[in-house]
Amino acid sequence: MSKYTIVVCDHIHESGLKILASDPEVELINAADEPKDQLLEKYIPLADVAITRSSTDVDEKFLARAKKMRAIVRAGVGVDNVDIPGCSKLGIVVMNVPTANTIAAVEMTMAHMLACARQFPYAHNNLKLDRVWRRQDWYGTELKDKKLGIIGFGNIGSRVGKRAKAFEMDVITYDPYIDPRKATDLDIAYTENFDDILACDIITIHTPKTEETIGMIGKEEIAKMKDGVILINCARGGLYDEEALYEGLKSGKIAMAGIDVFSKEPAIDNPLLDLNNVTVTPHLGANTRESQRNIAVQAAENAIAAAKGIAYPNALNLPIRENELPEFVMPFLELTQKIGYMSAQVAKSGAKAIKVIAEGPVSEYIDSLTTFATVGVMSEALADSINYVNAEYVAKEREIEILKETIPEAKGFKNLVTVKLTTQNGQVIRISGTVFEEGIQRIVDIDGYTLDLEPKGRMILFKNNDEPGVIGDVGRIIAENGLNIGDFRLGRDSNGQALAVVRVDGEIPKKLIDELAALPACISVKAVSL
Ligand SMILES: NC(=O)C1=CN([C@@H]2O[C@H](COP(=O)(O)OP(=O)(O)OC[C@H]3O[C@@H](n4cnc5c(N)ncnc54)[C@H](O)[C@@H]3O)[C@@H](O)[C@H]2O)C=CC1
Ligand SMILES: O=C(O)C(=O)COP(=O)(O)O
Repeated sequence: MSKYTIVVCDHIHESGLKILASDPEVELINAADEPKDQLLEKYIPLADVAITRSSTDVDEKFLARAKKMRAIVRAGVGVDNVDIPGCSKLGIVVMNVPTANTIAAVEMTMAHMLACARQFPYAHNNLKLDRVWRRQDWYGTELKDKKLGIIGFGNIGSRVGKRAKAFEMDVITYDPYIDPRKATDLDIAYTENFDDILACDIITIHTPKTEETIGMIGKEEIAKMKDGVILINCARGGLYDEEALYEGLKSGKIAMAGIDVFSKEPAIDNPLLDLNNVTVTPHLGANTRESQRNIAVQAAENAIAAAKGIAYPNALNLPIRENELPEFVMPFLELTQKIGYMSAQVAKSGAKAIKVIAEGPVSEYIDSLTTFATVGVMSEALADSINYVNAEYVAKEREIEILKETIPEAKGFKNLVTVKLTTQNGQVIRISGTVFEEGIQRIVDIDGYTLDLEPKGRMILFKNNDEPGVIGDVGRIIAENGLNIGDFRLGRDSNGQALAVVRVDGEIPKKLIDELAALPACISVKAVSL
């Protein structure tokens, strides 16, 4: 039995390693202690799935080696060092473990806040290293009644807010992407005016690192702050412009800064380390035993599920999040993929354009439907190398036009999905389907022929001039080729033509197709397998 190779790129807790090592279908390579060039050269090419932390950049160099990779599990929250579009192009699913280290990071933030307020490491060193007992040198400041500004009120920011309230601080947050009630329900003020944050006594940031948040606090913002402000960053290096931060600390404008993260890590040469008014830690926000144990277990379990293709929990670049979809949508997605696949088998020619038309409430999910249709169409030619992650990119690369139309009020069926495939040679195939209340999938129209067809199994699509005796001939030829007919559906149009869809029990030989094509009434004959 060939095994799935899971490469662990950074140190994770042994609880996760144990899970990986004990799965009989998994070959574990723990490369956490390998130099990064060795990791890339020797182990990444072998990996079906990689587990990473912030010390491994998933960049161009990494991806160039990821020849058989199908998923990356970031054992933590931040994915700013993962090239997600690059992964998507290669069909690699990117997953993170979003909440297992929340408390660790929250408590680290509080630790820095208190350490800054009381200059804790400096007083500590003065006594311990210098053996000096001068209490008059160490007047701190209290958190009580101070105004705390929180930038980013997600999992970590909101919990920092709760804890700050317990310290009787006056808390305000800036996060344009939340419902303000998330803050106000906790008796925390919400502002849309960033200057309100800059006016605080202490400021802490808890946003992801994105184009929008890099350098969110720079020279100008620091100039607007109170003299003697305290700044905390336990989120990502670079959210506070490090040069401006250095200048602010040096001049005394900023009294203290508590910094866990740096724009370049390891940060042993960072100029901030030369200052006497910073508390620094080497990116330890997530480093509690509890957090690392939980993360490692989740990362290992999710990596195994992804390697086996069972599930992709917390996937960041899949077009759907299954657990967020209403129940009725999933069968439509499956059906749309089948219709796409069927269209491509009927076409037997490269796609030029794929258009998805969704009618009824399901039209709200047009983007996901389109992805599934695209996967269906392209899997005819590309088999396993096409998936939900890279479908859009591969279509773009092949200059296939992807079109969408939504009709919120359906006329006939409650919901109807149609895939219209235009081929390079101008042929157009149009197939529609629906899902009935009981979850039953049906193809209801092929190129204008009304049918009631279960999208399953091996089928012969036989288009003919509607004349007597044809059905008998078709049945006879199929029987002569040793195949049983499981189902026979007929659609007729007003131009004297008919479409028969015959489901057969075994493989459809080419000889059978040739014999059917030779019947005088035959217009076209295609074999389809779903
Ligand atoms: N030091 C460490 O070891 C750790 C650091 N982190 C960092 O902390 C960050 C936050 O983590 P979580 O709270 O779990 O993430 P989250 O996704 O729950 O919260 C992030 C919040 O930032 C907000 N946000 C995004 N852009 C914003 C903007 N321009 N202005 C204001 N708010 C904005 C979002 O709306 C969201 O509410 C992570 O992205 C990661 O970089 C996380 C864990 C450990
Ligand atoms: O989860 C995060 O975003 C973190 O910053 C923690 O990073 P780490 O796993 O400790 O390298």
